[in-house]
Amino acid sequence: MDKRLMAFYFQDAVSQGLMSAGVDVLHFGLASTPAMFNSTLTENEEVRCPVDGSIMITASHLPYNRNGFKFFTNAGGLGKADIKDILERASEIYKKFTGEGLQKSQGRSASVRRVDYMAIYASDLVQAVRKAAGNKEKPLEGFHIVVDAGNGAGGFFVDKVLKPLGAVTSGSQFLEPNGMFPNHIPNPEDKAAMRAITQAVLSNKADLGIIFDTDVDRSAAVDSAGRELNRNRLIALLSAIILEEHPGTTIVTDSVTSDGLTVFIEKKLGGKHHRFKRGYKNVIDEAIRLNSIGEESHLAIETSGHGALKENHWLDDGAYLMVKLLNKLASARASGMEGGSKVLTNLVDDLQEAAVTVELRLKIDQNHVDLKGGFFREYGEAVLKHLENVVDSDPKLVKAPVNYEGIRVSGFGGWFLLRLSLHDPVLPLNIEAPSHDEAVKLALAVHEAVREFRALDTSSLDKFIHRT
Ligand SMILES: O=P(O)(O)OC[C@H]1O[C@H](O)[C@H](O)[C@@H](O)[C@@H]1O
Repeated sequence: MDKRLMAFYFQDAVSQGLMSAGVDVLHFGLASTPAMFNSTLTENEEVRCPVDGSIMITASHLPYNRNGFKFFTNAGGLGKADIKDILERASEIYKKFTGEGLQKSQGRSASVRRVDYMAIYASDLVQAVRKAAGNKEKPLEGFHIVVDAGNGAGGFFVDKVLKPLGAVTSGSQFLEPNGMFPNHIPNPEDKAAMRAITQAVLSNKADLGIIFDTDVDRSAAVDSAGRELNRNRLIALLSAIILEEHPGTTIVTDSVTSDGLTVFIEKKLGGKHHRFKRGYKNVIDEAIRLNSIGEESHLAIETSGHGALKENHWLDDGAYLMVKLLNKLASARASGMEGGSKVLTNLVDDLQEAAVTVELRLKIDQNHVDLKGGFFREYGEAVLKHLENVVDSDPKLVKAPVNYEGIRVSGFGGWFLLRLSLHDPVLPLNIEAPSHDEAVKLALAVHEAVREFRALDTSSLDKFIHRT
């Protein structure tokens, strides 16, 4: 679990439920989501691993007053259909629940035991870096690396990973778990969070900064010059590393990645960019599917900072992504190269980046009369269909020939993507363009097409268009 306010309460409730069904329970305490999944794979009899299943209690980067569960078996995280099934069963059990039943179930014999699993998981990460550096004990000696855990579960990375590898970690911040997240939202997609780690790198004159989200399945980095290595840049960097190891492999990404990234992966690195859908589970499942039909893929990664590698059992693991960067630093040092994180920055030098990059999130008012009592998804689909028709009749706009989500369009030297959010009643709009004027032209095209949909709040779009 992470350190949200209700975490212990949920841990107790879940443990009671499991034990009453005769299931033995291990408590890992404060842990990361990837470590929970990892425990379904680790062979270690002493701590009764691999476990049959694991549950992470977290609401990830969402606000402090939310919480939730992520379920894992050795086949990966449970998806929508399984979760629905669990909820239906839970509701059936709840309906039949009686005090007498509770007493009976409490009599069943099952155990609960506290295990420091994070120590096991972290030592695997340490071993991975040592191995990549030719079995050197302290391959990061001489590097100054600062970590920002945003008061989530990622603080272990300093004491249990970086220090044993020899790195100096002074200036690391917000390592203390605090369920109120008092410093910034723990999320590498959050601008304030990225500013905080950038500042920490610059003021400590560190070689590298690392930032995690609350439960450490998302991550990003900052180089010694304060350049953010997140979003498309992080994908480009990991693609460069993975394509050195596996020439020609397919990199699966989410839908909001840039055109520049495709050019970088395909023309510069000689790989294949498969731009799929948003959602880490979607990209991971797609990479697994490609492998199963004979198309080799070693990396599935999102602009959100979620990423999984074939070599790491397709575990969605922000800490492991950072291990890949550390390996690169360590092996460069071992081969006599100086220059700190420059070895990483140099890898993405040729990535073309748009001058203007925006994401606007257009809300659908679920109570608006235009929805006629229907679902926001249907309404959102209708908006997208209409936009598609408008684009088809506009010679200045070209629909992406291959696209798996929403409407992606090129024009005015840039592109836009309008799609339905995975979870919220929102249509996120991403625009990238060579200048503000061109970005506005793309925004206007969208505005023109969607303005008759009165349940759609276009105020952020208006604001963007009328900003001078
Ligand atoms: O569709 P959106 O609202 O942008 O949210 C999409 C995001 O949802 C969750 O946070 C998932 O963990 C991410 O993998 C995904 O990228």
